[in-house]
Amino acid sequence: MTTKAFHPTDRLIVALDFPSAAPARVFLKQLDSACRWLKVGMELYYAEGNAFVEELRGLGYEVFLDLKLHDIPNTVAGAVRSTTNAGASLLTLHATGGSVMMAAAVEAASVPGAPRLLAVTVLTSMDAAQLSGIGIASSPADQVLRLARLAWSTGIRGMVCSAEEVALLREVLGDEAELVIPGIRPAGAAIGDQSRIATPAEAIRRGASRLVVGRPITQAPDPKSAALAILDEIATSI
Ligand SMILES: O=c1ccn([C@@H]2O[C@H](COP(=O)(O)O)[C@@H](O)[C@H]2O)c(=O)[nH]1
Repeated sequence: MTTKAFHPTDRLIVALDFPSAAPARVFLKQLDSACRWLKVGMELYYAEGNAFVEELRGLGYEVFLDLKLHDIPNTVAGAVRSTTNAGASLLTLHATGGSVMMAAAVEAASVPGAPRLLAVTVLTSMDAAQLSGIGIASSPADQVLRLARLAWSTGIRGMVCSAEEVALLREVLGDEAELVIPGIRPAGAAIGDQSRIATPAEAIRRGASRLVVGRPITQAPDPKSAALAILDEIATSI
C-alpha cells in the first residue's frame, strides 16, 4: 500500500463521536455524503454495537472501528472475532498491550471478513510530560517508534500516531505502512484535549496515509463545508 495509492476522498476519516445512532444520523444528513470514511469509536460502538457498523456499510461508507483494544491476548482475540463480519475495514488496538497480545489479534484477524488492524502508538492527546507521568521517560517520538516497530514485528502494517512522528515512521517503515493520523486541526480550529497536532496539509506532506478529523467537522456550523475544505486542503497537499 503506497501513500500515493489513495484518492483524496479516501484520506479523510470523519470521527462519528456521538452518544447514539440518532444524533449520528442527523449529522450524516448534514454531511450530505461529502465523505466516504467514518470512524466509530467507543462512545457510539458501546451504545449501538455491530448493528450500526452494518447500517453505515449499507449506506455505502467505509468504517474504521476505533475500539483501541487493550487486554490479555485471549480477550483481545475474542474482541477481534466479535467485530468480524460487521463490515469494518479497520480496527485499532493499543500497541502497549505488547507483542503477544498483538500476535493474538493478528491471528484472530487472519480470516475473511475481519478488519485490518491498526496499532495505536502514543495517543495524540499525550505530550512528554504526560508520558513521564505514566513512567515513560522517552520522548513521544522515541516511544512511537519503539511501539510501531514492535507492532510491525507481529505483522501489523497500520499505525496510529501523530503528525509529529509520521515522517519518521514513513522513513523507517516505508510505503507499505498505512499511517493514520488524528490530532488534526485546520488553521484556527480549537485544539481542545489534543496535544500533538498539525493541519491537514502538514500531516499529508509529512507522509500520512489518512487523517482522522472529529470536532472540527462534527461541531462546525456547516459540517459539509468544513469537510469539503479539509478535502480540498488534502488534495492540494498530495
Ligand atoms: O491517538 C489518538 C487515537 C485516536 N484518536 C481519536 O481520533 C478522534 C479525534 O477527534 P478530534 O475531535 O478531531 O480531536 C477521536 O475520535 C479520538 O478518539 C485520537 O484523537 N488520538
